[in-house]
Amino acid sequence: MSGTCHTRSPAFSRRHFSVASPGVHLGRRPVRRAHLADWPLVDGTQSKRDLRRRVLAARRGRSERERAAAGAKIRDAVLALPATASASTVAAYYAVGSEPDTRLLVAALFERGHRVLLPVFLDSGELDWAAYTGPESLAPAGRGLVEPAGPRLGVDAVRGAGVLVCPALAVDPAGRRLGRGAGCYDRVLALVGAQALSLAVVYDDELVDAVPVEPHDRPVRAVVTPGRGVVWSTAR
Ligand SMILES: Nc1nc2c(c(=O)[nH]1)N(C=O)[C@@H](CNc1ccc(C(=O)N[C@@H](CCC(=O)O)C(=O)O)cc1)CN2
Ligand SMILES: Nc1ncnc2c1ncn2[C@@H]1O[C@H](COP(=O)(O)OP(=O)(O)OP(=O)(O)O)[C@@H](O)[C@H]1O
Repeated sequence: MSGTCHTRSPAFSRRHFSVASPGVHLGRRPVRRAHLADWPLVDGTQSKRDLRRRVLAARRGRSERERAAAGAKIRDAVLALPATASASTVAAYYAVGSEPDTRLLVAALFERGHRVLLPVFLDSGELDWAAYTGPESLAPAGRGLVEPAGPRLGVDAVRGAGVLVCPALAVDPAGRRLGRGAGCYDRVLALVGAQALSLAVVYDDELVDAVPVEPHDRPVRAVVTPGRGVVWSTAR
């Protein structure tokens, strides 16, 4: 977990990724929109900032239909995990904009009886936590976020979660994740340690060969993508 260069894992070579290369046709339909894979393969020398920009640009090209379909797949994959079934508390996030959709997952977890914690972004860069208790427990917050409006449970409340569902812009096979750049989830992952099953949710083509890392970065134990379901970290 130090340095910025990583060799590629043969087990996760590009042919395993359900992405289209430039000029490649999926079935009989030409691939039209700009895609993450239209750029050179991501490697460890690329800066986090460049990678964030590329991922966000690709996300802007995704349709509502793709997002809705992804949300259902993500929900099903996380709900089917034995670790989720046995977790009384699950910490998740409430997706906004073009993020891989976790809204169906949040609702389904709550309906199945789990205690669901969602983050509240603090100016310090830390995350506080509050419970999701149905759609009426949410309110628009700053920075385009939707957050739980109920009682704040404190930064440490996440330590009680058996499963931690993290947002990410990119993840690699060893679980190294790129976030929005505030370090929020590096802090949370450091706080929860190995006691929670940490999952990063990304679109299929955001599971890349290598994510640039810095010493403070904390890996996740698995990745969830709409097309591949749960992919366990090679470093687990
Ligand atoms: N849905 C969701 N909730 C989440 C996160 C997330 O990634 N997704 N977070 C993950 O850490 C935390 C919030 N982290 C954030 C980190 C940085 C910025 C930020 O810099 N916002 C820019 C605007 C960028 C934009 O519009 O995309 C700003 O405020 O200027 C916002 C939230 C907690 N809640
Ligand atoms: N455990 C920590 N305690 C305090 N600050 C931290 C910690 N981890 C990371 N940071 C700070 O957060 C900054 C941003 O980190 P980084 O760019 O890796 O964020 P990220 O992983 O992309 O975002 P996030 O974790 O919010 O999803 C770092 O420069 C660092 O100063």
